[in-house]
Parts: sequence; C-alpha cells; structure tokens
Amino acid sequence: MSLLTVNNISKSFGGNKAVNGVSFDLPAGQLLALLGPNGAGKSTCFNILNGQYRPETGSITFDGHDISGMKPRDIWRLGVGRTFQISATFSSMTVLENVQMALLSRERKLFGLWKPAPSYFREEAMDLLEQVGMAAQAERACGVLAYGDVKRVELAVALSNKPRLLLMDEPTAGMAPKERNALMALTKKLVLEKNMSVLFTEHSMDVVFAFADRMIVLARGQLIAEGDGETIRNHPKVQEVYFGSGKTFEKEGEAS
Ligand SMILES: Nc1ncnc2c1ncn2[C@@H]1O[C@H](COP(=O)(O)OP(=O)(O)OP(=O)(O)O)[C@@H](O)[C@H]1O
Repeated sequence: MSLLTVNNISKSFGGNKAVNGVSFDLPAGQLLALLGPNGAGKSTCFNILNGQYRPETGSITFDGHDISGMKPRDIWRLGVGRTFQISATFSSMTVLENVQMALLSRERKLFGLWKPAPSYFREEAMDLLEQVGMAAQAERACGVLAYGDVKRVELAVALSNKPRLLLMDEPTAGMAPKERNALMALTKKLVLEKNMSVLFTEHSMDVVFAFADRMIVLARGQLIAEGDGETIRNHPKVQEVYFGSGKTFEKEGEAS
C-alpha cells in the first residue's frame, strides 16, 4: 500500500496554473525524484504536500490520513519532514545543540525548561548524529563545518521527528560530485533501514539516475511522465521538454 497518494492536486497563482491535476503514489521504502525544468511546479507541489498551500482540487492521503489543507505543523506531526535548499541549521550552535533543539521542538519543550537545554535528549541526539556520520563533530559549531557536513546535520534534524516521509528540496545543491553521492547514499541507506519514503527535487541527473527508485516529471504544472530511469530517459515528452534547456538525460560520460 502507498504511504502517500496524491490525487489530482492543483494550485494557481492568478491565472497561472502552477500545479495542474497532478497525481502520483509513493510506497514506503522508496526514493522518488520530482523532476522538471525551472517553473514546472516542483516547489509548489512540495508546498502543497507540507501544508503551506491548500490544494484547489484533489486530495492527499498520507499514511491513511487525508492531509489536504491541513496546517504544516499538523502534517509535520503526522510524520512528514522536510529539508531545505538553504541551510536551516543555527550556525553559532554546536552540531549536537542543533539536533537537541529539534528534539525539544518535537516534544514542545522549547519553553519552560526546568533544567539547562544542553542536558535534554543528549543520548537521542548523539544516536541521530551517529546515524548520519557526524558524532565525531558533535561539539563543533555548525558555522565552521564543511557544506556536506551541514547537510548531514540537517538530515539528523529532519530525522528527529521520526518522519515516515521526507521531502528534500534539492538536497545536493552546491555540493561537489563526491559529496553529493555520499549524501544520497546515506539517504538511501536510511530510507531502507527505517522504511521511510523520500520525495526529492534534484537538478543533477547523475544523482537522480544513481539513487532514485522512480521518477516523476512535471512540465508547466502537469505530470508528463513517470517511471524508472530507462523509461524517463527515453520518454519523448521528457526529451522534448528538456531539449535545448542545457540539461540532458544522458548518463555521465555519454553526453557528446
Ligand atoms: N508565490 C507565487 N506567486 C506567484 N507565482 C508563483 C508563486 N510560486 C510559484 N509561482 C509560479 O508558479 C510556477 C511554478 O513555480 P515553481 O516554483 O513551483 O516551479 P519549480 O519547478 O519549483 O521551479 P524551480 O526549479 O525554478 O524552482 C511558475 O510559473 C512560478 O512563476
């Protein structure tokens, strides 16, 4: 059974149909890539899924709950996490404190602490940092970390809410190819270990073809293709949309 079922969702801005009748499923334990050229409707889709926008048509079912039009915080509480393109960590706090803050927020304990914040959820935070390979850097300030390591901390922060579904907005933007692959390999490992699902947008086709189980492609708000790498690569509508955009669907080394 699908963890997420998106059925015919739409959202317009003025007369512009940013998302227009989009439907797809995401089973547990899968990484699904959401692709499409600039302005295709990917961010709008994400913003509908996490409750920032209410869909004008259709419905979204997550883990048996109809979440269409629910508030972002309530959707997050049901187990939909999100990572952002721009770093969402506090740079003056340590790696460990960032994760502890996230755990405190989950438990709604940010106010009225009766003992100093650093003593809360230390073990659980260290466990999360272990899972993302950042335990050794727990006491360093986030502001001094390498970019790829900040992304790992963000992943630990997102995992603190025990998400069943993680929405990742261009997780590897700004990363060198080696760092990208390491982050996505880690994400894939966590998806399998935790039986989570990930929906991610990504501009690097190498990352998509290497790590996504399945892909969906949007163009001008509509879903034009879905399937595995081979299907997407050879899909005439996808080729048409990407033709001349400077982005290609060849495997690395195949581009002429
Ligand atoms: N808040 C907004 N107000 C008005 N128009 C918007 C708004 N957000 C998005 N749009 C429009 O909706 C369409 C889809 O935009 P969206 O940001 O969802 O695309 P995208 O696929 O995420 O693009 P990119 O890859 O460039 O981030 C575009 O035409 C965009 O200009």
